[in-house]
Amino acid sequence: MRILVDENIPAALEAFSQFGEVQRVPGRQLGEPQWREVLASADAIMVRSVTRVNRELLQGTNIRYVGSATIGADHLDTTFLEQQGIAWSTAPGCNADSVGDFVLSAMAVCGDILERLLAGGRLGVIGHGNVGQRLTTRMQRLGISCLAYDPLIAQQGILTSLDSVLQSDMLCLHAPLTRSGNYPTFHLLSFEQLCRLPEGAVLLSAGRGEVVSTEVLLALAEKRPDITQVLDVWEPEPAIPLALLEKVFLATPHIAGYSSDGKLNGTRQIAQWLALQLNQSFSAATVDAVLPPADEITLVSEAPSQLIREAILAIYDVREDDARLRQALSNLKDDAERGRAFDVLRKTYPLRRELGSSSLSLRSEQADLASLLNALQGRGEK
Ligand SMILES: NC(=O)C1=CN([C@@H]2O[C@H](COP(=O)(O)OP(=O)(O)OC[C@H]3O[C@@H](n4cnc5c(N)ncnc54)[C@H](O)[C@@H]3O)[C@@H](O)[C@H]2O)C=CC1
Ligand SMILES: O=C(O)C(=O)[C@H](O)COP(=O)(O)O
Repeated sequence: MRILVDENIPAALEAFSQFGEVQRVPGRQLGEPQWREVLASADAIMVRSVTRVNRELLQGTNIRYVGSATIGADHLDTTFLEQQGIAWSTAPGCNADSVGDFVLSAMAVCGDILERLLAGGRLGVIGHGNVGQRLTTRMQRLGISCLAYDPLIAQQGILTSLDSVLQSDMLCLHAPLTRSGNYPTFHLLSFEQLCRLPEGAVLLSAGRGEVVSTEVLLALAEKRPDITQVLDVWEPEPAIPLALLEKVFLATPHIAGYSSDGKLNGTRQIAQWLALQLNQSFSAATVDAVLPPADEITLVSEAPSQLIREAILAIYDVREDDARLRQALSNLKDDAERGRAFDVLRKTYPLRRELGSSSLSLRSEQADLASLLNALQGRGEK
């Protein structure tokens, strides 16, 4: 069996050579003519979000299995795949906690939003799937009040209307990109809706860029400069709009889900899925061995908000990703060059362990701080 694997999928050889011959391929370029022959010789293809898997890509090939080491599925034409009897899978939830860490890190550096939330402010989430739910569970355990909008889930608990969620001090977008059905998310939020955010709110977008148009975000920056914008996803990618980059407080190259743990979860999940399809066994041990041990860190803060800030920034400081993106794109006026620079940052992304798998300890064993740390790391009582 011949398996093509995107070069940004870690531990590809360890995972997929258990099933056959593996060839690494550049996901963004796979639709180009020079890859036709390679595609024609393949039985399976393991992609990430940058490869559009549709009729154009697969025609004339014998590919029977399509795995995507991502949560999102908007790059897969699943209707076409199912019509053709091609088995497919994504990796649900694989990097959901990584996105949660991204949100926490942004919370730690966007002015006093962390203190505002801890003092009775509200976190709002649009899209309450794996990312949204794990995030609100962690935040509620920190004592932060949360509301979520997700029209595809029965309204109970913290689920509410879109209008109510728009009253949040920090609004996080974690909806998938959909263009059909009763609740499509393409350009879901209008300028008028976002203008309802409270004074000094934070708007964070880490689902898909197309959920809010660039035009709306630019108009919002103009009309409501008090709103802090944090963008990990863009419309379009990879040649992101410079005019918007200049307006946002934190700008990152679609890496919210790029923890090493999250990426390896993705590899493991699609390898396990392929094994099931082929009726073979799969050993995850070789994949797990790729991850180096987390650093051991002792935290010294004694106040809750300081401890939260210290813990997350010791593990992941989103400002470093923001600085790398601005530096890489500075002076690049050409779209193609900007797109390449964006992709290089993603391809060369540094090792980043998740808060939940990090080895954090407290200098003083105060019970309230210990339970706060457990909550931050998503450990202990739910
Ligand atoms: N920035 C990044 O690096 C990453 C981005 N993502 C994106 O985040 C999205 C969400 O991830 P998960 O929560 O794990 O996916 P999920 O599939 O577990 O949950 C998505 C949720 O969004 C809800 N939803 C659908 N249409 C909606 C609408 N119109 N309004 C509000 N909610 C709606 C669904 O009902 C579902 O509960 C992914 O589809 C992906 O596009 C995921 C991982 C990393
Ligand atoms: O999992 C998802 O969905 C994501 O958005 C990915 O983390 C994005 O990474 P790439 O697939 O574009 O490398």
